[in-house]
Amino acid sequence: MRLLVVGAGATGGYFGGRLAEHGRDVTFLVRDARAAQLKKDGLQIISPNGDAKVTPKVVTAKELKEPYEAILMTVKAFGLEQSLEDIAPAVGPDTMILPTLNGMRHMDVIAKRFSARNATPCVCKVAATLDKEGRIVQLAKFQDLSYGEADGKPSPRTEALDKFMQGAGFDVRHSPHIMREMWEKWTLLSSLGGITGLMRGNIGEIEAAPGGVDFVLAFLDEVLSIVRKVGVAPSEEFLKATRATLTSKGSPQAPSMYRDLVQGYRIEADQIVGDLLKRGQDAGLKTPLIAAAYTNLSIYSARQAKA
Ligand SMILES: NC(=O)C1=CN([C@@H]2O[C@H](COP(=O)(O)OP(=O)(O)OC[C@H]3O[C@@H](n4cnc5c(N)ncnc54)[C@H](OP(=O)(O)O)[C@@H]3O)[C@@H](O)[C@H]2O)C=CC1
Ligand SMILES: CC(C)(CO)C(=O)C(=O)O
Repeated sequence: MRLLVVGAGATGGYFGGRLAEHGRDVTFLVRDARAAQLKKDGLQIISPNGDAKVTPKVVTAKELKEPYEAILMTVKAFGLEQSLEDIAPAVGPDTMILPTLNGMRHMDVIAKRFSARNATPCVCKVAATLDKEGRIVQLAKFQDLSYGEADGKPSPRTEALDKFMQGAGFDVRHSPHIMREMWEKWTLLSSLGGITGLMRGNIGEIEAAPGGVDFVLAFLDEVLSIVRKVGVAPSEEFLKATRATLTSKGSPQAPSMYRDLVQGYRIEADQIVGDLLKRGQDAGLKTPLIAAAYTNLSIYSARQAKA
């Protein structure tokens, strides 16, 4: 199997880098500046699970000629449309496009540009960022990719993918419940993103503030009201773990969207919070806390676009 990793940023660089480190056939599709940097310095991972440095295979869009079996799509939501145009020569009828993106909208965008068969469900859990030297810095030990066919049944192509992913230095799961897991991930992420974005603090800081825990649990209830109505209901096990994560004393946890916001970067508020809010509104639900978070994040985004 040959894997094309689109983008060598935090998630693409981390998982693609680990796969390359373990001898898998991985090629990174990058733009000119990142291509030059990778050729000069290699791809470097700084991680509590062990540092790594690889010299990856790199291509730019004009060099793509033929389909890959699998594509790990790791651009931010606002780079998705352009990157789908770029990868067109690399997409055949059976190519699995596995997104690390948060939210759900990208699945429709991929299906519309190519086909629903190409849009292969994937859930990515890692906390990573790029430093000033372009190195991938993993911020916590967890590192998990799950994938599967949307109907939950293993197929020859997902079996082959699983064989390719196993044993490459991170946790993987060929999941029979991948659609539920995608909705669970969005439940967690939209809550984390909305809560930390609106309150401008990490989970521990919000938990310690007066009214913090009540706010967090009320926000999560709004998210769940939408997910249960328009998506796939989460498992009880997930809910228990999520309530604990979101209210954990002293926890430094914050999502990648909050890290981007604090650093003044563009954020995925539309994909992570706005899209969920809209799906709820379309279903007749009122979710004032999510609406307030989206308004707040949209003000940041408008300022950021002008800057
Ligand atoms: N970071 C994290 O911890 C996690 C992030 N996620 C999600 O994963 C997704 C990706 O996030 P993340 O990896 O952090 O993002 P990054 O910004 O770190 O990386 C995205 C990379 O995509 C590249 N890129 C954009 N457009 C193209 C293109 N057309 N061709 C080639 N490369 C392109 C950018 O390269 P360039 O240098 O050229 O701009 C950039 O390096 C997001 O949806 C995020 O929410 C999910 C779980 C954890
Ligand atoms: C769930 C979490 C927080 C880690 O994977 C994430 O997806 C993010 O930071 O974007």
